[in-house]
Amino acid sequence: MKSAKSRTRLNDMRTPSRSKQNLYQGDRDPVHVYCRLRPMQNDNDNSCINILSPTTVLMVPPPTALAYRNENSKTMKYTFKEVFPPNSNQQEIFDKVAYPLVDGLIKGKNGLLFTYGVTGSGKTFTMTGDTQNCGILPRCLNVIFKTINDLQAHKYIFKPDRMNMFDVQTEAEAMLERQKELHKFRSGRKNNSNPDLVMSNTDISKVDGVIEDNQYAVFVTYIEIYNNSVFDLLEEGPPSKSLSTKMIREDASHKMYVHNVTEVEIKSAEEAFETFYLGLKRKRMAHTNLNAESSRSHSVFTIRLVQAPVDEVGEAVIQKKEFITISQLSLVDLAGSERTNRTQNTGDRLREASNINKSLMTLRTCLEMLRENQLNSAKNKVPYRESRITHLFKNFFEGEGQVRMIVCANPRAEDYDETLQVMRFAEMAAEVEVAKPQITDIAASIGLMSGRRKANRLFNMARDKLEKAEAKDLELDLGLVYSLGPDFPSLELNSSQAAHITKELMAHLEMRINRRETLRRTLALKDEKFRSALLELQKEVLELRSENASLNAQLSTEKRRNHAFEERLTRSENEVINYQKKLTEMTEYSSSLKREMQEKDLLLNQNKLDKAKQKKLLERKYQHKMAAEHEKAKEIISEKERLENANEEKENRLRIIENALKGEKHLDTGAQTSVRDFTPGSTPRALPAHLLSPFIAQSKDSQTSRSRRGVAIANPRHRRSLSADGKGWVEHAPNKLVPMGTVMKPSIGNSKLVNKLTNVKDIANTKTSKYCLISQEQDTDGELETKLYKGDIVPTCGGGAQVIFNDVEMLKQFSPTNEREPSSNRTSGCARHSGKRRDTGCSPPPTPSTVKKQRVDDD
Ligand SMILES: Nc1ncnc2c1ncn2[C@@H]1O[C@H](COP(=O)(O)OP(=O)(O)OP(=O)(O)O)[C@@H](O)[C@H]1O
Repeated sequence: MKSAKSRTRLNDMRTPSRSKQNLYQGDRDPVHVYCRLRPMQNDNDNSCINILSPTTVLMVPPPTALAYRNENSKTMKYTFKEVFPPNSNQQEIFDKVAYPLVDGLIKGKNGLLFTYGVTGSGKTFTMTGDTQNCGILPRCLNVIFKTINDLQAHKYIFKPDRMNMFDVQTEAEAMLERQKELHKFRSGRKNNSNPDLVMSNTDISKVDGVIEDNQYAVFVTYIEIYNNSVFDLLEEGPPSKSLSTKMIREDASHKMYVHNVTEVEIKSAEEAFETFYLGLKRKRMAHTNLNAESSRSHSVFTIRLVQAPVDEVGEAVIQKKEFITISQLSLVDLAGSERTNRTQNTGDRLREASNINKSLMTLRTCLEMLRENQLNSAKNKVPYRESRITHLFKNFFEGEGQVRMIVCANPRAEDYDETLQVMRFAEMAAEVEVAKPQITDIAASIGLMSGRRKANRLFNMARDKLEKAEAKDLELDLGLVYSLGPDFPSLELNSSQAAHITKELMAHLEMRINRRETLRRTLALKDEKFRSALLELQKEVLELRSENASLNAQLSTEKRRNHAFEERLTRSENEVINYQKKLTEMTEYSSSLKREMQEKDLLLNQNKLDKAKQKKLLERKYQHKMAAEHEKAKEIISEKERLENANEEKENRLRIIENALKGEKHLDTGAQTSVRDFTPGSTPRALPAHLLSPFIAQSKDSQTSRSRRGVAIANPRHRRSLSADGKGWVEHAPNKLVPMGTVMKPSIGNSKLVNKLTNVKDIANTKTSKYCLISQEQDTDGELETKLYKGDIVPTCGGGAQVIFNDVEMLKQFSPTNEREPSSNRTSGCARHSGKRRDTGCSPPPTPSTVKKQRVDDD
């Protein structure tokens, strides 16, 4: 019923007619409402919003709109803190709307920023932005971290107490927690950052007036309100895990908070984006599970800045919970408002839409009631609890911080009816006032002087410098930090305590004067010391300068020498390069020559092989030919011998006949030889000498003709009959003879074989008259050579004997298959051998082992 009533009131709302004079009094601040128009998607779309001034827009109802019929096509004017035209950029929006909130946050004030509008009007774009145009949220984070960068407390110095407050931990406790976290990170945490949102450092401005004597820490929470339930988007666990609902509770100081929400301490803007994207992932995953859309929920990203003063030394945070200041900036992307009948939603979608509309309606009602209460000083109960979103931000509306709202509007005609509702709501919201937050300077309230941190830093720097080796000789007085003492006591004089305060003040001033005197004296002393030290130092500087000059001169000579060396080195290197080139060329040339040689060797070997083959072929052919020739020659010789014999026989017969005929004439000769006594081939020794004479003549002729034919004539002395002529022989063979096994082996019948001639009687006796020395040795070709040295034994007058050598027989054996060339000697031996074969009439075939006998006359 209440909602329906408020809706009626809202619909009746018009352009503010009330004077704003009674609003915005000193300690109150209105809700600042801005309007951002998004660009039209299509050029053909009709716009229903005209910008009249930087703060005013005119809504012109299109004929298709419901309002056109109901309100007689009235144009409506709406005024805002500022209107941002469609071409305004993200930086502009941030500077005008969000920057003051960030500034307030740093200074300890709370802030709340809503984006409100019809679906698709640019709320998320304004709040988050995209990769090219980052929105308010990333810009806020960048500015916060740029401002407090050097003033951040170590992680876990401030720790959420789960009841919307913070505890201060000691450095040791914080370190322990950091180590635990390090271990947790090592066991695997995924990176969810979107680096595209990290702005370049130069684009980020800094907030002025930050309290340098405080230490700061940033904590973020990210929640979603969907179907009037609160979900923690930073809840521990895998993204696929379904989110649990959270309760909204009131803390000890009556501030609303989400109980048990995950609050993450962030140390950099990048870390904050990482956390934000982790939440965004969770949100998408949760919506997929619920089959919902992100625009159907309100999302709240809250940045809490915790600050506390450092102690009087400027070293660590004061360990007192009550000295902590917590400020909070909540960035709320509201769900898109829309009329359910236009979208014709049913089922879950209808439930979502009604929940959205209900929560937005509650927001409207709350603001309306607040406005009424403020205007009429009434005490109507504001229904914050009717919706989670109003419940959560109750404190803001009751004076806990600055509230800003950006109304996003799509100027296209189709959205007119919804946009009109948004504009009316915005107009009403702008009339609500919230109390200005009061900031107390805690440090001042506890009597701490400003500049502690800086003094501490400078003191530490000075100490570090003094601890260096070169400052060892200086006199150190690190125990004393000069100061004129505590701040002045209260100067307010009131009647009752005036005397006491004056007394106190005098004592204080006297103490200060004394202290100043002491300080002056110390200063003068130190000044004196410092001057003398300075003089010393100047002297040293002069000495060092002259030393430096001489060193510089040395350096330049060294440089010149180096230069010369470098040049030589370069030349040598060039030479080396040239030699290397030559060497390479030579190596290449030699390897090409080697290749050529190898090729030639191959050719040569090939030729040799070919020649050897040809030679073998020729030899075989030659042997065949020779064998054939031999056969032929043998046949010719035997034919010739046969013919000669036949001829001789005929001649003999003819001679016999002739002699017979002659004998008949000379009967006195008496001696008759029968023709039958003669047998062909036999020597006609039985014939009478006169009959034999022609034969002898013939024989002589025949011998002549044979010698003419080159047949060797045996020396009668050398004949075998002579060599074994039955006279007494001494056969002297010093070594054991190698059996020759040939027919030519000399055989001496009546001989005495001796191995050693030791006894003279072996030779000097009446039975022996011949001496033969047999020796066997290898010739240079390795063939067996047997020599027989023969001689006559002649008795001497003293009773001894002498041997007169008169014949040498040499027997040589060689193999015709022996590859070595036979010596010329052997060749001649062969010729004689063949002649001998003819001479003896014995023509043995060539055998592998042929025996030759050669006679050498010693005379
Ligand atoms: N000022 C703008 N300039 C350029 N593009 C914009 C602007 N405003 C919105 N857009 C674009 O319009 C589309 C819808 O915007 P967005 O998602 O921010 O709407 P929304 O109001 O958040 O919608 P919902 O309520 O459904 O979440 C986005 O693609 C966004 O990039």
